[in-house]
Amino acid sequence: MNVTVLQFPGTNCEFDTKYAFERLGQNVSIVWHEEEQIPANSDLVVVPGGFSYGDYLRSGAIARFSPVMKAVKAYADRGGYVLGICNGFQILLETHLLPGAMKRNENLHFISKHQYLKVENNDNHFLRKCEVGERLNIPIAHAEGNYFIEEDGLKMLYDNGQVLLTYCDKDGNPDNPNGSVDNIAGICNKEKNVFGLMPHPERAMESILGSDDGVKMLEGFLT
Ligand SMILES: NC(=O)CC[C@H](N)C(=O)O
Repeated sequence: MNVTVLQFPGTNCEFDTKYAFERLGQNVSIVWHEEEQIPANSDLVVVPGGFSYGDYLRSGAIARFSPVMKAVKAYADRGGYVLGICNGFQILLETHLLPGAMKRNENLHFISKHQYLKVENNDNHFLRKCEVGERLNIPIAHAEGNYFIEEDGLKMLYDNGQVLLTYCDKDGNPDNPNGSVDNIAGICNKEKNVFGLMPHPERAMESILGSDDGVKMLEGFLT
């Protein structure tokens, strides 16, 4: 599988993401945001985490205008798989490839810690290796992770099975580190080929580093 990882000024998770997919035996290329094309053989485009354009205005608000995002939009419109992790999720929201918006964390602090997530839906390419109700231990690290969507949009997310991951505690009870609507940590688009989540599966690839629960998440994309 050929994985394309984007890189913007301020991205800082591109090499972790590359490492994670290479560990799973995949070919990875990093593509600078000024490129107008993505490699024609891409099987998955990952918009990685970081602080694109220093998070000025709003996280992802400037990166959405990078030339490469036009190519990503065209690729997604053709049904290509796209995964946005943390700042990547923020960029996909700003690009309107995913519905909703991100606000500052409710406590206005940057939060960096391990967080349990509950799998809400595995009827999609991303989480197909996980069980519904399964708990995953995945790090979070963000200041703008307070996911918001208005009531009608939220209903549509549920109706279409687009709510993929919610925050929970170690016993599986609802948790909410950042104020997100309905504890939402990850969603997909209606067509189920564009995915976004605030937690970092690429930082949970080895149990010696705290968790390897990210492996089965990223493995969902393997063909
Ligand atoms: N880890 C990241 O991708 C950081 C996300 C984002 N820039 C924030 O702080 O909200």
